[in-house]
Amino acid sequence: MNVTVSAPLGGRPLTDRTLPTFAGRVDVPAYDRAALTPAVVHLGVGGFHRAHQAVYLDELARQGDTGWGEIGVGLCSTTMRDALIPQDCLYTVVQRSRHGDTARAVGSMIGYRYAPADPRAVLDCLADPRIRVVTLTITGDGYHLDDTGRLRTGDPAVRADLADPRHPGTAPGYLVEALDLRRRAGLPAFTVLSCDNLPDNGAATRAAVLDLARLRDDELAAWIETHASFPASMVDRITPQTDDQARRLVADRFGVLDRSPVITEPFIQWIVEDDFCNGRPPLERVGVQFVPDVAPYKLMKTRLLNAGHSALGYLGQLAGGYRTSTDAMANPVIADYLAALMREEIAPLLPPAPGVDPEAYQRTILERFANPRISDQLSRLCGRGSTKMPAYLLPSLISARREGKPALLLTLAVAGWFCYLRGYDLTGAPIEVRDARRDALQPLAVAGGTDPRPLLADRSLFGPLSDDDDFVTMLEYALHDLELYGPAATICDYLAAELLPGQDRAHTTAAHDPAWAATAGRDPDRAVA
Ligand SMILES: NC(=O)c1ccc[n+]([C@@H]2O[C@H](COP(=O)([O-])OP(=O)(O)OC[C@H]3O[C@@H](n4cnc5c(N)ncnc54)[C@H](O)[C@@H]3O)[C@@H](O)[C@H]2O)c1
Ligand SMILES: O=P(O)(O)OC[C@@H](O)[C@@H](O)[C@H](O)[C@H](O)CO
Repeated sequence: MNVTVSAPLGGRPLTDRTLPTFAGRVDVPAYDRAALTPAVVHLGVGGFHRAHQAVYLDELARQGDTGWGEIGVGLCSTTMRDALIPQDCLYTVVQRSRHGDTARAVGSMIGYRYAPADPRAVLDCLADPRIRVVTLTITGDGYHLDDTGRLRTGDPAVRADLADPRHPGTAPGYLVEALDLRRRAGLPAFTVLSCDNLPDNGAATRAAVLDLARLRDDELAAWIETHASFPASMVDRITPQTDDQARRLVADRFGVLDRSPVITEPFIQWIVEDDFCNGRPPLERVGVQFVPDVAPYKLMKTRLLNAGHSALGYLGQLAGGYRTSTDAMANPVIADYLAALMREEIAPLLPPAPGVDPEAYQRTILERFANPRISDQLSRLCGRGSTKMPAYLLPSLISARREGKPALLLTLAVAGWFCYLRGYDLTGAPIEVRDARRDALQPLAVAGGTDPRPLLADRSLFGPLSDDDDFVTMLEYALHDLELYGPAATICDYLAAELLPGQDRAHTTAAHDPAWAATAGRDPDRAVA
């Protein structure tokens, strides 16, 4: 993240000393930060953690509970260290809605450590008896799991952690070593609470930690299994990446010179499985929902919102070269596509989530995507597709195909992803492909062109879709249509085909092809020239 700006910003730096001077413009914490007890360690401090879990803890402290201060830890990048340490770990969260902006200074983070510089200090912190909960936002890539949900034992980072457990590099490496230190010291374990968007983040965290522990020592693994807990959680708050525009907004509007403010939306939700081994913050007082089973909520959120976001990212970037979700959603074709994608193809596959009205939930998602005050970067939504598509979107496609449905709109989203992976858009303009597997996937996407087979051959990504001939044909048509007719016309046509099943698409080659029509369950004789 680049923190330089072209012109000097107004305002004054945010620190403990200057904090009271912002009162009136910014909602500042009135509690004594020095009195907060460190009880939570967070691994992977990024924008989302600071807009979500840290805000809940800040709210708890504002209500008088000073028992849940947190220590932030960075495992990969120095950006947060460089931003937060000079600010005494304070930062600004700006909530933007159609009705205006409000700013809040968050005080719940009372320390920050950059792990690669001093792994021992991080391990000591995790082994501190006052620490009772470790939360994570390390992205799906940080778990080092394969497509079957097991630790990738051949992964060089995992091997390095096994070779030198006292100097870990990965999140599972830190957790296992810290839990071993606690076991040896006769201390209770801690709860590991994943706040990443993985489909079953509790099970994923448990698998990553226990698989690594078993490779080290069966007794340690058994102790962790008995004493630690790994609750699942569903987290939700759209939080764009911090950029220079955000820094300028906070300086100009609120007079705060903040190296890394966070811009976010008013919506916030956290649903947590109530399974804590060493006490927990009373977060129900500040709006967190504790439930016995998070799965239906999680499924609903990842399949509708996150898959919708991926589709919006890929097709929005292709159609008209939009850069933000707001701009893309202002195009009615894209907004209608997303509404139909959720309503017609994804929602019917989902089990009910207790207390949730599915239609209202989808409506809210569409409104949130279109929030004109949040310029969420499509590049953020498109990134890490090889982790996100198999987690968010492809499961719906697999279920739909199992039920014999053509799932045209889901297929179109996959075609958008394939185009993105090529590294250039339909006009030939370059696209920066952000994906840990870019070097492997990009050549396959380029070599394939409108033939999806080279990419589809990767069964670790596509599972049964790789062998689904009808799906392969549909995807090939979708890639072809995007190139020949352009994204907007293709989206319109596919929407018409989905919403008006008796009416064939107006002008795609696919509509004239009997094989396509048979695959899509439509009558080739009705194709319109
Ligand atoms: N931004 C949102 O709208 C939002 C909302 C809900 C959930 N989330 C989830 O929160 C997580 C973080 O997202 P963010 O928006 O804060 O992104 P971010 O880029 O601001 O932060 C990501 C953090 O994860 C760390 N990280 C990245 N790869 C890692 C790895 N392999 N091992 C350890 N740490 C790693 C980074 O250093 C950084 O601290 C993601 O899993 C995301 O799905 C984000
Ligand atoms: O965070 P990712 O990259 O897995 O997914 C991108 C977005 O869909 C996601 O960050 C949402 O904004 C978020 O899940 C909303 O709560």
